Amino acid sequence: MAEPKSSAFDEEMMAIALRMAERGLGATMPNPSVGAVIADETTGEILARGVTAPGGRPHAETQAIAAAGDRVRGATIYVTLEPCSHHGRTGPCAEAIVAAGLKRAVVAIEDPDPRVSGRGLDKLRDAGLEVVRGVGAAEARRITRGHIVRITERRPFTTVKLALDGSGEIARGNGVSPIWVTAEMARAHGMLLRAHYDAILVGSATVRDDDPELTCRLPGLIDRSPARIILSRSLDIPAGAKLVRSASGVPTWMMTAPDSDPQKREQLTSHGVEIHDIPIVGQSLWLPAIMEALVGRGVTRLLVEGGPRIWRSFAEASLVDEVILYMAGMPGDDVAMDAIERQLGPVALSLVDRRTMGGDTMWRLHRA
Ligand SMILES: NC(=O)C1=CN([C@@H]2O[C@H](COP(=O)(O)OP(=O)(O)OC[C@H]3O[C@@H](n4cnc5c(N)ncnc54)[C@H](OP(=O)(O)O)[C@@H]3O)[C@@H](O)[C@H]2O)C=CC1
Ligand SMILES: Nc1c(N[C@@H]2O[C@H](COP(=O)(O)O)[C@@H](O)[C@H]2O)[nH]c(=O)[nH]c1=O
Ligand SMILES: [Zn+2]
Repeated sequence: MAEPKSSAFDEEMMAIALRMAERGLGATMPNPSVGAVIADETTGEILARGVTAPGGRPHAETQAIAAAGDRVRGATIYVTLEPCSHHGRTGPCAEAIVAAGLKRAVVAIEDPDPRVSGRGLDKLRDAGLEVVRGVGAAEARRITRGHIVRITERRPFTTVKLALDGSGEIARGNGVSPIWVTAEMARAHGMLLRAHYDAILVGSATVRDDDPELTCRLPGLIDRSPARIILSRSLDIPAGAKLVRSASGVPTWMMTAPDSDPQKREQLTSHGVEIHDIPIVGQSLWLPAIMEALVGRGVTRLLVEGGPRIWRSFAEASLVDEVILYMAGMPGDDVAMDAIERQLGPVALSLVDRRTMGGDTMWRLHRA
């Protein structure tokens, strides 16, 4: 049977659901951020909206249904990801949609989670709803990428962020703080970026040189700070490092060798740092094991802030999905691409965005 058609109104409603899902990125791990809109197609009225709650529950659909009240009967629901069909901590959304009396469901993409994977749509069709798939699919795939790669590749979606001076180099931190190469606007943008990730990762040398906080210190966004991950075989990290001292407030995970100093481990644990043992392969902590540990903790989106040794390791392991480069001044694209290649080594990337930020420039590139 041919699939029912979508309309321009469907596209418009799905665009709203997608924007809502995007705003929730970084707040819903281990779940994807999903947006839902319930609308009356005959009047063109939006009856309710919902987005996955912080922490991943309740789901978008059940919240939208509750908010729509009695008018939900006979209406259409727009969802960025196939409604779930499995019994988790709450009942399946597909059943809630049927029970609420919705007549039509427009869904952007199917959920690759093997517990769902088409069964949510089947439940809706079996109950007599008209189901339309594929509206806004490309954008939904982009927004849901973290969930998709976590399920299908057992790793988080990974963005490498670099801040370089006008000649494409880093400035090494002085042991107390970073040396800023970009100005206020680009730095604020970089901090906002953190809010959309579940976790942020740095190497031990960055902790020693920069003593970073790695939080989202923008007005109203401190609670959106991601978990912080440090890679250090030997735990050669100053006991007074800000990341360690603040570990009871913001989750902080140390990836280290199984035989690292027991006393140092004890000290870190007493501050609230969570220790993960990672095998050593070729002198370094083995990135696939780190990916597995992150997947186990529910991480769907990872921001790799550095430094250069870490960037290069991720590139060599083909773990870079996206690069965000901030560079001082307004150099051309060719200068930016050369700088990325010098820092990361050869990576196949395609340019998706370039923006001027005050006196600096930002580029966004995706895995080609
Ligand atoms: N401009 C920018 O965007 C940024 C600049 N920086 C700057 O970069 C400098 C630090 O960079 P860099 O010296 O390259 O060091 P990194 O910060 O990249 O840390 C590298 C260290 O991490 C540990 N490590 C463990 N496993 C791995 C692995 N699989 N791959 C790579 N490293 C691993 C190793 O130390 P161990 O022996 O402990 O395991 C290694 O020496 C700082 O001075 C900082 O100021 C930092 C971040 C961003
Ligand atoms: N130097 C540099 C950046 N450096 C990054 O910021 C980290 C410090 O973060 P925080 O302690 O939270 O302020 C530092 O360790 C490194 O990852 N970022 C930028 O946008 N522009 C810059 O010029
Ligand atoms: Zn659900």
